[in-house]
Amino acid sequence: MSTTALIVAAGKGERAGGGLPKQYRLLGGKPMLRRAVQALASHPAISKVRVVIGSGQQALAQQALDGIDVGKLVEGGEERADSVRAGLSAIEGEAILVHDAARPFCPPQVIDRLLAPLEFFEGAAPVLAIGDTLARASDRLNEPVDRTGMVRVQTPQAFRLAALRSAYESWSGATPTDETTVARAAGLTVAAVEGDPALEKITTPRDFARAEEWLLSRLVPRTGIGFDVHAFGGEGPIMLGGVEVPHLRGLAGHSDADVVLHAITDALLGAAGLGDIGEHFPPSDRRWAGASSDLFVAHAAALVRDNGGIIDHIDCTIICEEPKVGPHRLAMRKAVAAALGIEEAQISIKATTTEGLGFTGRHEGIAAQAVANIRQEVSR
Ligand SMILES: Nc1ccn([C@@H]2O[C@H](COP(=O)(O)OP(=O)(O)OP(=O)(O)O)[C@@H](O)[C@H]2O)c(=O)n1
Ligand SMILES: C[C@](O)(CO)[C@H](O)COP(=O)(O)O
Repeated sequence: MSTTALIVAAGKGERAGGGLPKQYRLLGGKPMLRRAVQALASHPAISKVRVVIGSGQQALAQQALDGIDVGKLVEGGEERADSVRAGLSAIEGEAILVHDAARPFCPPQVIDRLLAPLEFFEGAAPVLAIGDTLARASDRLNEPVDRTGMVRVQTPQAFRLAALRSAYESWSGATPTDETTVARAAGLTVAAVEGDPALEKITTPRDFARAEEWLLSRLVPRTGIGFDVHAFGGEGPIMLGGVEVPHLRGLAGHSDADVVLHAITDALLGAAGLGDIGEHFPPSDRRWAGASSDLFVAHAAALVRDNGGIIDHIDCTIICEEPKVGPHRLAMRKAVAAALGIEEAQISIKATTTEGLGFTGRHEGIAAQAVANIRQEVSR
């Protein structure tokens, strides 16, 4: 069954405060909307993701979704149900998962649980049992509500697309709060599958704080190493750690031949398990001839963050007899920190000679070794 995910992100996020509509605010360094989309897009059963946004949110959405294919953004409406309706008329497929952008952490197992019943049911929704006493209240507590058989209904909610569309067409009640309400009113059968606490909706500032804490608790330390060598060739100056260092001889090779940035790029990619510099920036690709290596290291840092990572520390050793590195160390720390978007205190640059031994000892080139320590979300 071809399944499209429809993410509704056209709300104003008034209860969350914070200026920006909450779906565009960062959670663990990544916009909440991007997290919600990636969680669904990465599931093998989902072939397409479409996103419904609020009027005037085009630029924010494009920025948050940079590099992710979500087709044309759909404009939503005043209420959540209006946004869902707008989305329903813009998508195709046999099955649909309607999901709140405000629920950024969807475990893949929930999607498995939702799609399985669609063979027999017209819809399925994730639910959680209620563990607290329920009561009516104004400024004081009124009568308790029997919680037997009561559940909290989360999203994503899965439906056969044609069935949900016709349910919305026949809906004549007040604004529904979710799709199961519309589906049930149209007589559709909706399976209740086990939800997940990770799917809790982010509604208030406190929810943001809790989500940040939860993300931090899921980070595990990872280490990557990088090594690079470039031979002397041609005339100087040379680029080392993003700094132009005056030298009679230049360095030959890939891009601007900055061994320091190349080693750091590889260390970051290694820590995140994302291949190496040659894979991302092949030397055979003429676009990188003479390119500034800032580009590579910044790309690696962006990939680490996009995979839910935080860069903790970089340590790099430059191995050469010439030029003298000492006078440029601080400038290199500053340049590397700026390229990675972290503090200078998180960068260490050291240098050593090989006491005249080997190719560096023979003044044939420069080598650099780097170690990157990051913390990354466990599920990746
Ligand atoms: N007109 C609307 C209202 C809400 N939503 C989306 O529906 C989801 C659940 O809504 P809610 O948490 O209530 O978000 P907001 O409406 O943005 O929040 P608030 O009520 O605090 O303004 C969110 O992903 C929200 O962006 C939508 O697409 N269109
Ligand atoms: C769709 C929903 O998230 C299911 O629990 C919920 O009904 C949305 O309610 P809201 O008032 O629009 O936040």
